[in-house]
Amino acid sequence: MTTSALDHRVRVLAPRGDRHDEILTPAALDFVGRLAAAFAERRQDLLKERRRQALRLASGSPLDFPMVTAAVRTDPAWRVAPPAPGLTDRRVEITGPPERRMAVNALNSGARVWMADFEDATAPTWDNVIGGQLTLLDAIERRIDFSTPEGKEYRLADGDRLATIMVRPRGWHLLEEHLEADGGPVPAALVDFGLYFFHCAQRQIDAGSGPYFYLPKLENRYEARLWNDVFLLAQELLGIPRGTIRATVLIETITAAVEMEEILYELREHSSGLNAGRWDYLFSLIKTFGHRTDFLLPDRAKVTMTAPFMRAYTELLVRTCHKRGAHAIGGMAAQVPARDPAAHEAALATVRLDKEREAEDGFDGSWVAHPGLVPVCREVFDGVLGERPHQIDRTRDDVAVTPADLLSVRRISGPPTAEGVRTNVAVALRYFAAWLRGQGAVALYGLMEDAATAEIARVQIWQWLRHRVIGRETVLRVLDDELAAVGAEYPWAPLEEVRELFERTALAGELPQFFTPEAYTRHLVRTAGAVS
Ligand SMILES: CC(=O)SCCNC(=O)CCNC(=O)[C@H](O)C(C)(C)COP(=O)(O)OP(=O)(O)OC[C@H]1O[C@@H](n2cnc3c(N)ncnc32)[C@H](O)[C@@H]1OP(=O)(O)O
Ligand SMILES: O=CC(=O)O
Ligand SMILES: [Mg+2]
Repeated sequence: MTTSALDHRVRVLAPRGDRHDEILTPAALDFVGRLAAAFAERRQDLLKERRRQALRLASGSPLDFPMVTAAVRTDPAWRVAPPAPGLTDRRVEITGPPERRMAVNALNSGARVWMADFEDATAPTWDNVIGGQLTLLDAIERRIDFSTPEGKEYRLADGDRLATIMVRPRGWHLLEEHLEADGGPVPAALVDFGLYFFHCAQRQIDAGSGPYFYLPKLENRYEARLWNDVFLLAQELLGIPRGTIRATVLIETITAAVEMEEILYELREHSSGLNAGRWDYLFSLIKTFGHRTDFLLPDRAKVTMTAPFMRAYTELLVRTCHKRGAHAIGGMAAQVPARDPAAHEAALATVRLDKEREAEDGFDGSWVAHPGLVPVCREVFDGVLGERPHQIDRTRDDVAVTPADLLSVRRISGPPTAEGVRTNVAVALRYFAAWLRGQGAVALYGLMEDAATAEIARVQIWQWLRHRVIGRETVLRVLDDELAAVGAEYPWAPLEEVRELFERTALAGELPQFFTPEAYTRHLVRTAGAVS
């Protein structure tokens, strides 16, 4: 790379942790600085556009497929890039934070892909961010094996049995405050993407794989275009051939759902399909239309993937992907294996049903949250795919989804139950406690909970309060009870901070767009002044 470390200086504002120097090299920081210099302003503009679009929708503008891009949708000629090495057969993908033990377990799990997650499953403490990069580097270098003090061994299997790595950087809404460029924090997406790409892209190519990504929480085609431009510059700066990167975009906002085809188009030379990120999608739907009484959703447990509006979303996703030669990847059933045998069987049965629906609807593979769920997902997709690596040739011309179908929530809308209110409060508080402690995914009451599901829990409380279907006193009483229970269960929990976070994100008059940005700045940032 022809670069001077002084050109795009990025300063580290955190004390150096163990082995951080291996990731935060001057050249890597310079690379991130170049990306930030090129794209930070565009990111700001796009965040402003998000706010404008939210206001337009809140004031009654209809949500529709964009008129101006009709030609993209009607042009039959274009296709996305062919699948890259390691990404042809994606029948089972396991997700999880890039933590060492999880990494070894995920890579060995028998899944085809491991989605190493800096977004929903990671609380972005500086140690998690840089530790996650070290985990990825060590896994790719095959120096990640370790033993626990109790003598349990973690060893990577042979290369051909390992899952392909895809990295999910944080979304555009977040900043990394431990790094400073041009006098301000660096967009977190560029930090996670940039550090991984800088250290691992060439290594992955040499190993017969490639630099592959999952892109979270996009709201429109312009954000996809921004990512595509990031990829072009990153490849150019490191001398990596154009079109080497592959990225699967999560369709997990209601505004992206009407631009699926445009998003594939913008990224077409780097695209590896779309994923149905159901939990953030539900969150986005409630957040966007939370002010409307006809969007009043009942208990989260009652909003399933067979609800007509959720089915419309997943069917449109399969149709769109296959029309353009792209993989359609299913989402996350939240059930995780349980110790109790009956609960365990029930969890497996629920996951099986979910995967069966996806495979029959045409998805080419799906996500699981736990190694114990890999076999059931594989069995279901084996049953539909057989020896074929995917079913992209199943074009689903029978699907015709309109924006009205995506918004047809009225058929299931209704008030919550007392149990639904309590569960949301209980989950949000326990998740916030874990997140503040640096853990971004937890199992609670038999379900995987992460940033996306916690967002649903708190935004539902906000929505129910806003429409007065529950009273403030009721919520405050449940809050007191559950906070006391959290204190008893987790003696380490910072109860004041947890309560404050809940009050700010679920009880405030104005709905914060995400709980993470402010909570991060208040609680996770540990800067010590410029140290490099
Ligand atoms: C909405 C979305 O975005 S979904 C995607 C983001 N969310 C995620 O990725 C969550 C992924 N899942 C997880 O993080 C975990 O499964 C949790 C936190 C839900 C539960 O984890 P645990 O409480 O450790 O589960 P459990 O005790 O059953 O784990 C058993 C073993 O499986 C391992 N394991 C569990 N989940 C995973 C995983 N996703 N990847 C790799 N290994 C895993 C554990 O490390 C443990 O290994 P060990 O026996 O070697 O110690
Ligand atoms: O990222 C996935 C989701 O469901 O949210
Ligand atoms: Mg998500």
